[in-house]
Amino acid sequence: MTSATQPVIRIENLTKTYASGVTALHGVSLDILKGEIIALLGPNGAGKTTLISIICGVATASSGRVTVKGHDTVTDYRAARALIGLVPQEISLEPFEPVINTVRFSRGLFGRPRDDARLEEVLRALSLWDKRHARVMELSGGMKRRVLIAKALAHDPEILFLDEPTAGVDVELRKEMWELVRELKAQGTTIILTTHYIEEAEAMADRIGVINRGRLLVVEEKTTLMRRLGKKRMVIELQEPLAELPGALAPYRLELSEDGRRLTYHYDTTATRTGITRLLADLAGAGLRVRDIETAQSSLEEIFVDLLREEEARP
Ligand SMILES: Nc1ncnc2c1ncn2[C@@H]1O[C@H](COP(=O)(O)OP(=O)(O)OP(=O)(O)O)[C@@H](O)[C@H]1O
Repeated sequence: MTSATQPVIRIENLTKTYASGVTALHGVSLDILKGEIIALLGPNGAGKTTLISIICGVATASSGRVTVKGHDTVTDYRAARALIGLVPQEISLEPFEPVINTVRFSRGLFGRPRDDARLEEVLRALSLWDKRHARVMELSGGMKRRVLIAKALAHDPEILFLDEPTAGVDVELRKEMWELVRELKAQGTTIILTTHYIEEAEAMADRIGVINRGRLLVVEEKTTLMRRLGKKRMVIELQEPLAELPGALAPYRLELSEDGRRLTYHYDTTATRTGITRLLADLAGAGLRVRDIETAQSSLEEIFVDLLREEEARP
């Protein structure tokens, strides 16, 4: 195995049941490769934060194991944690501290020697250098987020976790964050981020993992998954209700609504042929008259549902 494909993090069969009885993770296994950006995509409550928290040693697993460059996150916690920077979802900062102190303190927490030149580099990269003497409470929300990133990077981790890095952040700052993440990747940092936004995963990730209800449904190269996300549906409203689908239309796998007035056709926007032209011709051929046509991108939710169905249908 070359170093480019070696897993830096190995997650094996991780399960988490909280004291409340909620099972947030059901046997999650995943290898994270050196230098990649992997996005964990999933709806609220899917288990993303729980997964990150366990890898970073903030929460404990009920069963399973995580190693970071071979260091077990429980039995060899300090060595594993030293390799990781974590940017949490919640902004949790000391309001009265000047920016530079809070970042310096984070480095010290990991037992790294004081290095003001490195600190300056990190703060400059995050456009925080001018604000280094400002107290955290005086900063805007976007600036506070950058301080969180600076703190996570202060001990020069090889791996960076970003939990919903751009939730509630304006478009401009979101783009800046993406740029920053790309630069970190270029420097060799492995990056794991969670997000609700397909756009964010699309802009940044090499691979995408989809999590739903504590299960990792799929992990794929972005381009492969995006092909799936590229699915669209076309809803055809008919002039007259239809009792059942004519046999000639069977190949299109149309869904007929209960009232018989709407047909739904799913197609792949990235395919060379969508089949729409032929479908419309065949509808006319079958004597069906169309009142209206509407197309829509399948939503993330629908994709999750599709993935779940596939999962359940698997032997
Ligand atoms: N400390 C906790 N105690 C009990 N249940 C918890 C705790 N933290 C999370 N959960 C539950 O575990 C499940 C997974 O939550 P988690 O925060 O990991 O999801 P998430 O994918 O990060 O969601 P979001 O996108 O909303 O942050 C949810 O049902 C949540 O209510």
